[in-house]
Amino acid sequence: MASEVSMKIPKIDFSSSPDLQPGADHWDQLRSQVLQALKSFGCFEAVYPKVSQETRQAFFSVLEDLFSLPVETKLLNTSEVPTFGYVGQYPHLPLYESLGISKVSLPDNILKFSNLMWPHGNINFREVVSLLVGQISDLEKMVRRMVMEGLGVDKYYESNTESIDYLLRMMKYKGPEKEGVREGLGSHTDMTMLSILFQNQVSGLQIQTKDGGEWIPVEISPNSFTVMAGDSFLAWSNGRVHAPWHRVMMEGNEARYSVAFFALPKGGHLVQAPEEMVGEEHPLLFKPFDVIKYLNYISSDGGKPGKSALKDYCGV
Ligand SMILES: O=C(O)CCC(=O)C(=O)O
Ligand SMILES: [Fe+2]
Repeated sequence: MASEVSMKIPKIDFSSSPDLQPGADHWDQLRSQVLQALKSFGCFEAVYPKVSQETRQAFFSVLEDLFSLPVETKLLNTSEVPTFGYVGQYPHLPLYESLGISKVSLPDNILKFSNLMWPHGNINFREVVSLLVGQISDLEKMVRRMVMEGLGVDKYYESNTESIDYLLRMMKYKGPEKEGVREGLGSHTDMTMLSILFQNQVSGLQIQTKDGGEWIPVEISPNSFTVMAGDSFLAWSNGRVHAPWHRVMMEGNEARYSVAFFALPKGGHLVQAPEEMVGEEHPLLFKPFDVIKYLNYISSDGGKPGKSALKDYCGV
């Protein structure tokens, strides 16, 4: 029977030191919390007020405008990987729509996207996205550096950073407007090193425990982000970091807007566990793989990634 008190994902507070540098007072303490959380849950709630409430609100209000655009306009947003562009109007996912901006750290790509969506561009959109991308990528870098340090392989941090592109995915889930709970997005793991997520006031994200026994609803505070590890970090750490299964379940009438900031290895780069991560007690789990090739393989297969898709693709 499910327990009465529902479980929570770990909560880690970065508010006293949002610009924390290695070696600073709180660094080591937070580093061990981060590593522990990503090993046992694959995710945690990060209290990170460096991104202000005003910025978040400005972003969610511009997202309402964005998703109100005609479908023909949203379809103009195409991409190298089909699911990085516009996704929506799927009969099996009737509540879900998303729009992505690849390599979002390049201001030119935000500009191109905003010119594609709005005939006269949208300076407000561009400003708020650039601000968010800067602030959230600081959090992503800090967390990834802490994990690598905690594993004793931070000498790879800089080169790993160079091998990553950031993808911004903006999502809208319609309320089902029917009795009961409906699937907004099916269960999956992310292909990222790390994913950083946040939402408007409507929740719906659920994370499965590592033993597969329970779905934990993610109820995070308005200053928080959900930080989650993906399959690339799992493979890179040779299984030390857990990449959790997660899904979105929707209820009621209200639409849910959410944002995912994905740290994703670049196309052409092979994700590979460093030699220090492999040994007698830790035999190599995955052969080196190119994430973009893998994602294209999954999309061309037309199916959803199965429980062992990455293992089938490049498992040792
Ligand atoms: O909407 C959310 O909170 C989660 C979205 C998600 O899991 C994804 O885009 O990979
Ligand atoms: Fe996801």
